Amino acid sequence: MNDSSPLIPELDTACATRVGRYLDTLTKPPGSLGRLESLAVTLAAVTGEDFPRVSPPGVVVFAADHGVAEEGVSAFPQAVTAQMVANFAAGGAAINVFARRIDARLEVVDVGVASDLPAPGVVHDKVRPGTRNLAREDAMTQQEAQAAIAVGRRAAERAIKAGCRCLIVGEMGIANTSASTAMLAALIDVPVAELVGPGTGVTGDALAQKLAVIEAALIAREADPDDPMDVLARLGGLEIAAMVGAYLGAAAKRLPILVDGFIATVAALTACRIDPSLRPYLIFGHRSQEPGHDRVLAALDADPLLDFSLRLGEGSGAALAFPLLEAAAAMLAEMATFAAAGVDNHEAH
Ligand SMILES: O=C(O)c1ccc[n+]([C@@H]2O[C@H](COP(=O)([O-])O)[C@@H](O)[C@H]2O)c1
Ligand SMILES: Cc1cc2nc[nH]c2cc1C
Repeated sequence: MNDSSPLIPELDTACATRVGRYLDTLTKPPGSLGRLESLAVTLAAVTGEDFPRVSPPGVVVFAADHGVAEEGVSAFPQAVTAQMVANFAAGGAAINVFARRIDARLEVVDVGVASDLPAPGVVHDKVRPGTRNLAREDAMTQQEAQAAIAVGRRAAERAIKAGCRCLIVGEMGIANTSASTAMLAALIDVPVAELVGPGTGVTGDALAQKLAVIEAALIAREADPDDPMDVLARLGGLEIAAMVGAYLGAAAKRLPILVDGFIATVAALTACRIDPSLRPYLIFGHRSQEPGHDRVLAALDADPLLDFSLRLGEGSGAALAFPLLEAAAAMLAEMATFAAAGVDNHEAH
């Protein structure tokens, strides 16, 4: 971590204890709202508020390209990254739809798209136009990875300044399942074959080729598994580094963070290796179809809210899970207590 990075505060355990007790005074059998109750306690511990608010949420989508796309590891061409950024700007992507449903502030950040298309409203904070091809050389220098982390921190700060109470972090980047799979194999020391998956829809011989490319890259790059910045720079991506920065920046300001799918969770694992005090600020939105997602969730001891067979990215699964956080906060703020409602509490007998 950079010396100037703000520290992540400890959880407010006193607030969590108070909220845990208060939950048992509400008109329901104790514990009957299950994980919604645990979520409420987590939100209290993270925010330090007895009645935490999670709305409005901020959604930040980081977009960038990957040099490794030239190895034929994706079902789609690299140009789709810039085309989807234009689609985000026009409001037509899945994340636009879901962000509107939850009244989110949506920001799209170009941290490293290889080509530019007109995309009004997109924040240009480009570190470089795509990473280098990690099959041939390090994807980024340490300085580029740090610069991309700083892009993420700035985006989190803008969301906080705009009044957002929760951060949903998404990504768009053709070939980024190759980069994130390589990073994960390095970080948890698991064979690539146990992690690799279809991404946008790679199957058959093309999937075997993707596996071979990632395996060879992992050997050639010699990333130090005990140095998350080294893994990030050699094997990662600009949008993955930006996600790391956004998580760290949001947690430093006590914002609950909803983590999206496979790539977002590999970024989360990387960020937790950089600063383990981040972990309790992360709430995991969903279990992606990408096979490596289970392994990275297990490495983080994470139990995601939804299991909806998604494999889109963009922050879509996290945005779909957000209403559960809203419900947890509303349960605390709006439910009547046994005393106020005149309902007999079995504990009184
Ligand atoms: O979030 C996920 O779990 C997820 C799983 C598979 C694919 N994606 C998205 O698909 C793109 C990467 O897939 P690929 O095949 O190009 O590596 C990238 O834009 C991601 O947002 C996302
Ligand atoms: C169309 C398309 C949309 C996406 N959104 C996130 N990743 C994506 C990949 C593709 C190919």
